[in-house]
Amino acid sequence: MMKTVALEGVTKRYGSVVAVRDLDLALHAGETVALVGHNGAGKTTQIKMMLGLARPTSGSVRLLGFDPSTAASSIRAQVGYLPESVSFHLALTGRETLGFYARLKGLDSRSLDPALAEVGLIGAADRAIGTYSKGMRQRLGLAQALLGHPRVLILDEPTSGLDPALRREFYAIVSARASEGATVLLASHALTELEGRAHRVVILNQGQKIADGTLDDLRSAARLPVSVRIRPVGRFAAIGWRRLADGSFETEVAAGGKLPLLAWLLSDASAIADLTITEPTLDDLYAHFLRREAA
Ligand SMILES: Nc1ncnc2c1ncn2[C@@H]1O[C@H](COP(=O)(O)OP(=O)(O)OP(=O)(O)O)[C@@H](O)[C@H]1O
Repeated sequence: MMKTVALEGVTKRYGSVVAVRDLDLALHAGETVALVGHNGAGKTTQIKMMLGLARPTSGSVRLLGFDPSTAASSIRAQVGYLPESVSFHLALTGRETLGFYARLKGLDSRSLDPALAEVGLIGAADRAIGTYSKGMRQRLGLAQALLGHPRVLILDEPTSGLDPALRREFYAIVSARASEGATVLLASHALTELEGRAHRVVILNQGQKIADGTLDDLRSAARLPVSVRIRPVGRFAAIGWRRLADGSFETEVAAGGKLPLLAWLLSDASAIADLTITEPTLDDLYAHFLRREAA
């Protein structure tokens, strides 16, 4: 996979505050990476360095092989960026606003309709943004980031304030771009919705990377227990199982004990009406890595 963004040994200080500390991170074409961390963990600082809006105090940042703070505008135009809070001029229409961004990127007005159509705003393109709902404004923000088919898409808290249907649409658009080969970086606090949507998860804490891998990688590194729930056909009595209000039973088993437990349960499958296995969620993993760091 081709590397599109690379940070090597990057530290960024603001006076005595170390916002990012000795960070190595590589992003590749076609990959969707979730960047997660508490408020103040260093996500925005990292994004600013990728965009060339801030320079590292030490270390190197490369965007498509160039230093983003000095690269030609044609290189910087290869990045689409949706900031955490987008504000537009309310008296301008969606099309006028997008036209402004297109000119900044050196694109002509033929790029507007495809971007408006991609986010479902063609019908409202000639209305003033002051009449748009929050979801429509967010979609316009996304259209602005998608303009010109950038090779890298950086989206900061992109779905905050969107309803579940709009979130699904949003991720469908972004995932189509990743399938076409774009690198997608999603900075977010909304961990649950990133499951199954990001190929890789990077967890930041106090400016440092404390985990980086697929959800499966993080699960095997964390070795958190798996929860197993069964609904027995008749009577069920076994040590270490909790009886729940609905008559089902639940237990936690260490990651390595899951298959032996299932083999034991299924040795008499007729005694079980239903079985559910719940793997640790991204929320659980995030909490685990932060606890481990604090310890
Ligand atoms: N321009 C600046 N001057 C001084 N300190 C700064 C500046 N920008 C960021 N910081 C500090 O650097 C640290 C990292 O901030 P950053 O905004 O990168 O975190 P974040 O993970 O994006 O947080 P959030 O989720 O709240 O947006 C914080 O302690 C912040 O106060």
